[in-house]
Amino acid sequence: MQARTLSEKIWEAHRIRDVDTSTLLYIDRHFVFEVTSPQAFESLRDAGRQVRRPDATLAVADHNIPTLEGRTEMSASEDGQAQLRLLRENTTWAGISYFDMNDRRQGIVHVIGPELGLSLPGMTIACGDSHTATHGAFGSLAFGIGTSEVEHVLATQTLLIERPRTMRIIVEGALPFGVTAKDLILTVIGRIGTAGARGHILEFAGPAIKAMSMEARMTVVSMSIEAGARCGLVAPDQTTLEYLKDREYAPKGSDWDQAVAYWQTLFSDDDCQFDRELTINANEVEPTVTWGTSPEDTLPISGFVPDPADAASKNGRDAIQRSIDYMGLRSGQPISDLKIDRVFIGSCTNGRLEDLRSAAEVVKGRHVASHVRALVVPGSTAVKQQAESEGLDKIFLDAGFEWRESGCSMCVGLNADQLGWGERCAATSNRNFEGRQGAGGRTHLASPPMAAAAAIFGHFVDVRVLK
Ligand SMILES: CC(C)[C@H](C(=O)O)[C@@H](O)C(=O)O
Ligand code: SF4
Repeated sequence: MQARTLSEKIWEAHRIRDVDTSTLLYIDRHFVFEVTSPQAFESLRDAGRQVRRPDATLAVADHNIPTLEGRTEMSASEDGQAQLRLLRENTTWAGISYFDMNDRRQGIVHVIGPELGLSLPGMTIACGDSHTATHGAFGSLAFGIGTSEVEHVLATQTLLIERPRTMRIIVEGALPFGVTAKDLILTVIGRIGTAGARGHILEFAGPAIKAMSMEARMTVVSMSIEAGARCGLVAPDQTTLEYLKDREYAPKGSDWDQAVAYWQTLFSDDDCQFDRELTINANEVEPTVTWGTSPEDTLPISGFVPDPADAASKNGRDAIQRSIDYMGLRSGQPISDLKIDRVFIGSCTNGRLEDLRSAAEVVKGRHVASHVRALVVPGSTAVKQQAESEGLDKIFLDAGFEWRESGCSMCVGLNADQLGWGERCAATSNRNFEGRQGAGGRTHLASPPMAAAAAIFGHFVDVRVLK
């Protein structure tokens, strides 16, 4: 048989038929949440249709829920309340399992899918959210879709999708001490740009990826979307199996054995062809932060705010100037000099247990700078509980951090957790667009240890000199 890439194997296994340049794919798992589903359910009902496979669909409240203790639907914003009520009503109508904000299985959809063993190798997964790619860390094809496609998946359990091209990034070497998966993916995006993987399924491979935990792989893959990729993935291996074994919804007994036998066929064949390939050396990656308003605006911690004059084109000069103005910076300023007002540790990119552990390691025995307000928002209720059982909450609280209930929170500011106008935030999330964390807010993306260190010192510091 012809050599195939991992994504081609999964694609073929789910292909119902080709329609021009697109393919109708069967979808194994569909996740829905409050923001992008109300309209989809409404038009479904208007058309007199049912949900095709409620058993393969799962709903969770995550984006706009409050994060203060004792939260209820009524404590969400007005829009939030309506969306949460609709999600509750729609899932009851359709017979879909719904994890509401106080369910023990609740969390950011891209945290709980993997955590509960709902996102498995070889699957096709869809969700009305761009960071759905995250689930690809398990060797699945996970598509972020729009609301009209949510309706299509609800109605048919299929997705009509343009056949993407394939790209592979091989990460050679090993991440140096103090450098994380977040620094790697920020460096990749800094190098290839936010359009660097546009229209491609992006596979990450190589020794540095193999050496990563599942949580670190999820960090990398979640941000493949910021490089423009249609989705991202990593071939399943022993690390994947160990993570999934005995998870609540993972297959058990002989089903597990059968699944593992199939999963072991899921890799890119030796002599397969990718449309594009790129090699990155992990040894060269440094702690990295963003300075501007696009995830490609990255700098090593030793870097300086760029000068528009150095850009090759007028568009480039204008873009840098605009970012500098919005972010309140000066060209040539050391990135480590910026005064940080707020710190956000959380999100589907960096809100997992290992992220909280690595931040707590930096925070332990230290105190948040007096002018900084810092927030930790665990990616799921299970992450929160596990962190508490390890005493991480105490480390953060003793240091002056706020310790919240799980949700998307200040990653996107759809609830009350927002930056004030002009406030500068070190955030472990994935997007630094203008106003992303609240109108006029200024976001610098960083790893959990780097964000934690920024909270302590009130400006960015190189975590490597702290340890
Ligand atoms: C609200 C939702 C549709 C959005 C997305 O699609 O990604 C959000 O999760 C984000 O990260 O910007
Ligand atoms: S944590 Fe942020 S990036 Fe992830 S799904 Fe929520 S809003 Fe989107």
